[in-house]
Amino acid sequence: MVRTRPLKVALLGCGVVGSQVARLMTTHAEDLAARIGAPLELAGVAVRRPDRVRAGIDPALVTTDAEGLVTRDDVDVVVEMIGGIEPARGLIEAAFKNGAGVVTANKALLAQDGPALHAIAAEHGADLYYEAAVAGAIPLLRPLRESLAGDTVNRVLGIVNGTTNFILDRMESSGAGYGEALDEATALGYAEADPTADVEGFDAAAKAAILAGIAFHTRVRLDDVHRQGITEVTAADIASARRMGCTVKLLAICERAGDGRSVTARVHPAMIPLSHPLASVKGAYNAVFVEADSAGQLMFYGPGAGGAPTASAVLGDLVAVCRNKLGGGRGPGESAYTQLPVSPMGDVVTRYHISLDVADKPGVLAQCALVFADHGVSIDTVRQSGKDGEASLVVVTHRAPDAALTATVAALRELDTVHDVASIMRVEGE
Ligand SMILES: NC(=O)C1=CN([C@@H]2O[C@H](COP(=O)(O)OP(=O)(O)OC[C@H]3O[C@@H](n4cnc5c(N)ncnc54)[C@H](O)[C@@H]3O)[C@@H](O)[C@H]2O)C=CC1
Ligand SMILES: N[C@@H](CC=O)C(=O)O
Ligand code: NA
Repeated sequence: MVRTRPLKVALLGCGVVGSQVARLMTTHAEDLAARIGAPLELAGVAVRRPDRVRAGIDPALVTTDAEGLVTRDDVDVVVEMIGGIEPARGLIEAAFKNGAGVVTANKALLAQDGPALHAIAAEHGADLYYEAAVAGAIPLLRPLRESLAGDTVNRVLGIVNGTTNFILDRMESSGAGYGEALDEATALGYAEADPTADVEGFDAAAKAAILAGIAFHTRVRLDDVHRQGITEVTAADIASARRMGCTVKLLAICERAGDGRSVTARVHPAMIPLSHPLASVKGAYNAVFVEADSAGQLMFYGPGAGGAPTASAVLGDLVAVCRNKLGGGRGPGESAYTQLPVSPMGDVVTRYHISLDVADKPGVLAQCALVFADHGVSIDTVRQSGKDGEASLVVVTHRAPDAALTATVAALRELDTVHDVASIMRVEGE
């Protein structure tokens, strides 16, 4: 039975995602009411630019006073779609203190202040849901938090940023330039307000921190995540990957390390074989593998960015928070009881693909090979091609600690015969 008194929703921000949340709340009103057991009503929409025409939104609901909106007595749920740290954080805190549940897609804020926000939510008996914050429309956080709560997750690996996947895909499939592909991703609503967050890997690192925290029941801060974006990936890297039967993807990898006594979290471009399922993830799609003791390997795949797909995840959370409100309970809070330390990147065991420009003379190959051997790094393959008295040397290593690989590259740079270390990329997924 649907009760007649509506649950009131304050929407903060009406941009790419917020406008889709408002639209779906209207067009799906009857179904949402039936699923929740009470109708939803927009209490107000806080915006920065009130003069803008917003199709389907009653102008009487539009306000620039977000603070006033979230502290209204009649607001049951606050949907924060502004992004960034402030004023989003202050508004969410005010909502909790007012007894409202919160739905947000704000990974930057959660990666920085998740534990504090969870604590305030718990203190006030309020819900904090954020499925849209990681991998857009894909149900991922709730499966980790709820469906896998009885299992032990050992690894989470995947593509969690739509913008960078879109750019790399365009560069590879249509030969588009980096800037052109980024402009296209921005126009399609995939990129963050400041796309540096996407291309420098901050967005994926924030998502990795959130994922690692939930998967391993611990706390991982943004600063704990090794981060490298895609700004240095060149067309030559992509072509070299192709020659090896690989493609280049920006990956987020969170793993248990040291016999399960610590964790690692990293975001960086990597070459993966074309036969790997992640290689066929195109455009702004995301895909995440979760490996757990009993469940084995699970794969989550779907749209990772964009207004309507992201709004789908937001609406799902909104329904959950409203159901909890009506039932008088709250959803799961933070689970960080394991308190596992985060190991440095140097401890991660990985493979490297290294392109060197070297002098084309006898003994150079042996000299370079010795540097690898001196650092305990075993070589898998070497490809050499000559050009104008110089040779291009492409070395792919076997698995070795990242610290050993970093030291190897530093020592190679010291050799007079090595003119340039043209590119270094990790190899994953084999
Ligand atoms: N666009 C996407 O594909 C996805 C976005 N997200 C997250 O969703 C959130 C919103 O992202 P978008 O909608 O893409 O951003 P957007 O930039 O399109 O929308 C944000 C809106 O908030 C408004 N705003 C800024 N300050 C405000 C204030 N003080 N009061 C009221 N409104 C204010 C801006 O004018 C803008 O219209 C961010 O946290 C983002 O990281 C998450 C997943 C996917
Ligand atoms: N900018 C983000 C949006 C979704 O989280 C991305 O491109 O993935
Ligand atoms: Na999601």
